[in-house]
Formats: sequence, C-alpha cells, structure tokens
Amino acid sequence: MLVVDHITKSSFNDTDSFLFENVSLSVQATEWISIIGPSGTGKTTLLNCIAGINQIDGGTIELDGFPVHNLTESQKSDIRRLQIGFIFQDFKLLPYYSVLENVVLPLSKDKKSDQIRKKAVHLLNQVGINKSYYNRLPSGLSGGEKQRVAIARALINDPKLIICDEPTGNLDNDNKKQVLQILTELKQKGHAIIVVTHDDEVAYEGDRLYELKNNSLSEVVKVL
Ligand SMILES: Nc1ncnc2c1ncn2[C@@H]1O[C@H](COP(=O)(O)OP(=O)(O)OP(=O)(O)O)[C@@H](O)[C@H]1O
Repeated sequence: MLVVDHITKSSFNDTDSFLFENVSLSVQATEWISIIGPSGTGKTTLLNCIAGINQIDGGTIELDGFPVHNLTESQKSDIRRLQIGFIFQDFKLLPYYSVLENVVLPLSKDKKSDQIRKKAVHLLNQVGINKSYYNRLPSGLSGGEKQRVAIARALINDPKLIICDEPTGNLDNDNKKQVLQILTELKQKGHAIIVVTHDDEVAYEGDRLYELKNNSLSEVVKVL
C-alpha cells in the first residue's frame, strides 16, 4: 500500500546536512503505524514527503504502486485529493463554511452534489455529529466536535491512506478516546493509518511504533 524506501531529506536551511536519512517504512491496509520522536526531528516533514508536499532528496515513495516522488505537482495534488485523508491537530476546518460544506468541499468538483451530500451526511453520522450541527460554522463547535467533523472530511474521498499529525493534541481525555476509537474502526475497515504523536497512549494504539530521532527512523519495541 505505502512503501517508503531509504528516503533522505536535506535540512531546510542547510542542504549539506540531513533532516533524516535512509528512512524506510511500509504500511499495509488495515494497519496503523505510529511515529514518535523529539520536537523538530522532522516527523511532520516526513508526513509531507509521503504526501508529496515536500520533495525528497533520495530514495523512493510508492503509494498503491504510484511513485509519489516522481509525479508532477498536478499528479501529486490528485493523489492527495483522491487517495489520502489528512487529520491535523488544529483541525483546519474552513471558518466561513458550515459543518456540512466543510465535509463536502474536498470532492465538490468531482461528483454530483447530491451524491456527495448524502455521503457527507453518512460520514458525519458515523462520527457522531447529528443533523442539528450541519449548518453551524466551526466556531460553534467544541474541539472534539471539530475533530470529528475533520475526520468526516478526511474520509469523503474514501482514502486508502489516512495521515494524522497530532490528531488528539488539542483534545481532552474523553474526546481523545473517541478519536482513538474512530481511528481503530477505520483501520479495521481497511484504511492504512499513520499517526504522528507526542502522546504515548495514542502511539501505543498503533500496530507498530517508530521513533524519528538523530536523523533516522527506527522501530521501537512496545513495552506493555
Ligand atoms: N517549510 C519549512 N521551511 C523551513 N524550515 C522548515 C519547514 N518545515 C519544517 N522546517 C524545519 O524542519 C525541522 C523539522 O520540522 P518538523 O515540523 O518536521 O518537525 P517535527 O518533528 O514534526 O516537530 P514537532 O514535534 O515539534 O511538531 C524544524 O527545524 C522546522 O523548523
């Protein structure tokens, strides 16, 4: 599904040194991998490389057989729009669009609007956001509700891969647990999931745990 093979990324401000080197990783459908590591070691950059947002300086990245590292900007953008769902710490909902519009928007150019609307309603229902919320703006939601709307938005394109950058970083314990439950269910339904987190409890939900540290990625044995 996703195969990252010996990728290297130069530091942003010094092309003679590496942010990370020889990073390899593979994620299959129905698998959740977690990535931890000190601040500034390049975890978000690694996610951005996988999504084709940042260029790599060596190695290869294949998503479902497509060589992400070799695609044009427009092809990368299609891959992101059609194959990857993103979930961020700060939700990134569009403030002047309603809950329903936020979920529909990523696909609004591609399919008939009533079809997408139906799907958006189904997804919102799946994450526990009921009808009375559909016309609210994001400012009228709690943090946990915002993240559940953001998850519904991430799923509107049936992504094979879901990339989560600190998905519970802004949530209290109850909302964190709800998000973890939703991610677990998504994994069981066949999505491949990568979660970057500073929260060990979240990290340990993954099937495999990696640490990005000292410019390289290594698997960590989970101590239960
Ligand atoms: N677009 C950019 N331009 C310049 N420097 C950048 C850019 N993106 C990231 N960096 C730098 O690259 C380094 C790695 O950043 P990154 O956000 O990937 O780390 P991180 O491990 O995700 O950190 P954190 O755990 O604090 O979120 C940092 O020093 C950061 O300042």
